[in-house]
Amino acid sequence: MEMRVTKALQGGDGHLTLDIALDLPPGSLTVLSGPSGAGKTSILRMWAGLLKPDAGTLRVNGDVWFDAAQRVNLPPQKRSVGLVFQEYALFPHLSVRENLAFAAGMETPLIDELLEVFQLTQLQARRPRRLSGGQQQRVALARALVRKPRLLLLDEPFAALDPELKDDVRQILRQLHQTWDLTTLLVSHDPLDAFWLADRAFQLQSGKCVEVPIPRTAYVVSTDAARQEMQVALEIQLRTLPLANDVPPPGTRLVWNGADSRQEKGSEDKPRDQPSRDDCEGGKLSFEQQQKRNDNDADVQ
Ligand SMILES: Nc1ncnc2c1ncn2[C@@H]1O[C@H](COP(=O)(O)OP(=O)(O)OP(=O)(O)O)[C@@H](O)[C@H]1O
Repeated sequence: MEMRVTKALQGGDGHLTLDIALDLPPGSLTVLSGPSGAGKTSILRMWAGLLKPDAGTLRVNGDVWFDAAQRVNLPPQKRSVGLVFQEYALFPHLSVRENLAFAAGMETPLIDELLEVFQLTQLQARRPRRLSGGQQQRVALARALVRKPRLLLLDEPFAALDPELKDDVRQILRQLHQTWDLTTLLVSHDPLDAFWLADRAFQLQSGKCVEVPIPRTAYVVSTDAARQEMQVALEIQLRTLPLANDVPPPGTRLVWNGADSRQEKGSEDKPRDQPSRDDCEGGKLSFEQQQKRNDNDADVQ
């Protein structure tokens, strides 16, 4: 999937011209970040056919979706995309199931499969206003997938969710992405999205997409009991780190939360990358100390 387009936008600070060269390899998940107003949503809208580029081409698996010179501009309904906006945009007068059925154009077994995957089976008769933000978000994702799109476009889909829910929905998305062999473009400001999900990451800088490294190292800041029981044991906080960097800025402190009494019980059953309390001074472990421990910069799965 290949985008080579230009588009003049009217930004708050004057003109902004997007000059985009962005390839999305089949089966990949690409994260796009950038400052507010940089044009991220506009890029998604151009893929979806909701915003017409001024010039250039858009090709998907050999099909031309847009070609300014040839005057080709496929309408949104002829582009196989699933789109999830920040505000979900569910049909308020339709139930969860009806939202999916409307998007599918008919009843299909896939609706039940998606309701199951997104844990919505019990909620299928409800209207959106009787759902929590997290539930509405899962409906929006399920609805975007119900036609098995070639391209999934997600505009900050986790922004309104609390951290626990984010983890759940990321997990579902990651599984679906693999099992359905989706190609996804995800707009996000959250480095954790890139860390957990991305094959590639780009930043939108002065109208151009610039590839940036994906954070590959997790930095331990605290643990909690529930995660320990799940053998995950690490609470990872990258939110304060810029996406472009794969190491924290100098002076970053990594806080080891020894408050949970379970962590006082010696270190023999701790995961290998987890620091022991012996390593910590006053409950804190500096980045440099952590780096020495993780001499291979081991990825955290
Ligand atoms: N159809 C349009 N024609 C001209 N300018 C537009 C059009 N749509 C959006 N813009 C302007 O383009 C700029 C980029 O908007 P866009 O929503 O793509 O940014 P963004 O990076 O997604 O921002 P945010 O992170 O705040 O959502 C904005 O200043 C917006 O007003």
